[in-house]
Amino acid sequence: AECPLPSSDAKAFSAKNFDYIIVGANALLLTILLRIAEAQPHCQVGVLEAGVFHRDDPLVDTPGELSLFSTRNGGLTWGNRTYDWAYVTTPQAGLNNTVIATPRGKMLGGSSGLNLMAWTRASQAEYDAFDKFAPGHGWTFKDLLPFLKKVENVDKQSNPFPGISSAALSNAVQTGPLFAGSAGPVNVSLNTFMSGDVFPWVQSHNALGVSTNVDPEDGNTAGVRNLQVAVNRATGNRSYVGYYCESVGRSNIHHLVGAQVTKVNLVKKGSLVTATGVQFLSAGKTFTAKAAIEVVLSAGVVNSPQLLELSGIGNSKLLKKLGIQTMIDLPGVGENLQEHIYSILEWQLKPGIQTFDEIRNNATFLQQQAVQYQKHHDGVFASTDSAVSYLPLQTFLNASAVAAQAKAIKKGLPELGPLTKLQKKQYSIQSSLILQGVPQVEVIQLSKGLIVPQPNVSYMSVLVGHQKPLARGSIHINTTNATAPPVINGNYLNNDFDVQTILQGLKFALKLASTPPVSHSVAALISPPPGLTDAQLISYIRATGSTGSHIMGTAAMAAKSDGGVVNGQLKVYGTKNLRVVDTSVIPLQLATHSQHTVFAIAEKAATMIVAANPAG
Ligand SMILES: Cc1cc2nc3c(=O)[nH]c(=O)nc-3n(C[C@H](O)[C@H](O)[C@H](O)COP(=O)(O)OP(=O)(O)OC[C@H]3O[C@@H](n4cnc5c(N)ncnc54)[C@H](O)[C@@H]3O)c2cc1C
Repeated sequence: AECPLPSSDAKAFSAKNFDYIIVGANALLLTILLRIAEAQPHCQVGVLEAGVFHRDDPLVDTPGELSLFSTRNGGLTWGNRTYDWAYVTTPQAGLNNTVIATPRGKMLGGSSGLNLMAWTRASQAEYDAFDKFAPGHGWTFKDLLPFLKKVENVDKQSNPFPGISSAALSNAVQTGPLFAGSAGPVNVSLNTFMSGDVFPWVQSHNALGVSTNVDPEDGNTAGVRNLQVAVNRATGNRSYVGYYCESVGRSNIHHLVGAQVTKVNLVKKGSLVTATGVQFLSAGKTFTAKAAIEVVLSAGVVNSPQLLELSGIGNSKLLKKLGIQTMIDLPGVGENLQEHIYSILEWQLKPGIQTFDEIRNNATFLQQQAVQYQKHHDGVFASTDSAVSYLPLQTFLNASAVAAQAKAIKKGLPELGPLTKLQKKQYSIQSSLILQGVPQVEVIQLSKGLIVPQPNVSYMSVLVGHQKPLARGSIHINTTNATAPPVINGNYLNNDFDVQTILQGLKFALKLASTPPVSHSVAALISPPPGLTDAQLISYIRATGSTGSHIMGTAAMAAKSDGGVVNGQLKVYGTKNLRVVDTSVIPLQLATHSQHTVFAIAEKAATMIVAANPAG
């Protein structure tokens, strides 16, 4: 049955007495809503979302609409304010002073309704590193695994990429249930349409010593893999509002859409600050909503720090300048921004190799596929790109070069930002992750032309992304106007390590494309132009770089004395009952797409919230 539309009646919402209020209906936050409502049926839980539910909207639901955007002259949701907050950074010196688009989903389901649907985990060592920022609260891989599994329902078709022995495959089939969930609300699957350049690309990886990873969810992410996506194979749709649909029947859950929270209402009682509710805007009018037990911010990595500052929680110097009364002086708010930076490459393929470009080049194929999707919910329109590899530095550098790199990072960098203690700790961990062979670079193959595709030509594009940059940026308000965008400054590519890592990855991608068998499919390198020196390639990276929309860390879980914003229970320091549960709390960048991890964090947060308020 279809999920009903949520309410937009602000007056009725405002008149209720809530126990819990949740700000931002991102896909994962709804887990908390549901779990609290299940555990404490006598409690009233309200969630406010600035955007709306785009129900039955193919631009959100149909995977192909996004994965084909480049070939259909689109960018149909990204940058479109009906779906996207459409933020931008300040001019980034490391990227030739370009202003970088920073999309964030503005809808029920948050950025999970806008994203590329990749459904991946980080490696065991990276989750274990989480625990070092808030010891004793259960943030290791072992602790998180039940939550990672709980959120997903993995449709395990056997679609092994080349390079897997039958022994490895049968082992993975046996161990699969140890790592894959089968009852969660997010449907996870593998693509059913594979472009002609995918298998050769995987085999060229194998030829260069990068093996095929049969079960990349088991804590070891290195290698090339068939990418899991949050797509429901039965409907062929993006899977992102499962929690919402599960929760709508409950009488103690109340959703309000079209409501932008402008402030958390705080009162100082003794040494702690208590959140009593929120102020919000709906259709131009201001309302309040009261929460007796807790307020949970899940407004996302950009808006959660913004709301903290608007509410008087942040660096007192900044707040004072804007005339905001400081409720809690917490200089870490909005700092510690970490983001994946990608560089793009593109090759023209030889005639006869079928890619997503076929949709652009062949009207008959387009028509066939449209019918196929409508009737059977599969084919190109139910698909995204498949081949992704995660590569440690050891793929590009010899052991002594890797050791030298790790040592340099451990020593620290001149670019240390304001949270010196936190960064030193992070760099020390990053150094050890490098030595352990934890992937630093992601290579995504995109079977289509992205730059300037020509008619009747097929392309292979590749994104090379640095997963663990040393750069740290920030998000801060510069006005008390809650509807004005915050100032986002990533400091992207502000240091040599970040630039060199992308350079190494880019050169490896060039090598891959000239290695058989994929080299037999390639007609010509289009971008960057062939034959560039390292210095010229660096200029190319700076001129064409973009981000992965995986910003993390802007309200980090870390010790307060290090510049942390939330503790191991995700509670904001100095507050009695205000938590942040979204990508902002991740203390250190992960070499993965972020949504699966954040869903698991939300499931864990839900258990912590219920346990902390046993009477409800
Ligand atoms: C373009 C793009 C592509 C991505 N691709 C992938 C991918 O393929 N795989 C992957 O794993 N991850 C991907 N990500 C990242 C992933 O989607 C996010 O990590 C995940 O959605 C969680 O993000 P978040 O914590 O910032 O919250 P969001 O999901 O952004 O949710 C925040 C919610 O709060 C609402 N909100 C904000 N401010 C207010 C306010 N003041 N009042 C009320 N509501 C408010 C927003 O409208 C939104 O619904 C991508 C992200 C983007 C933007």
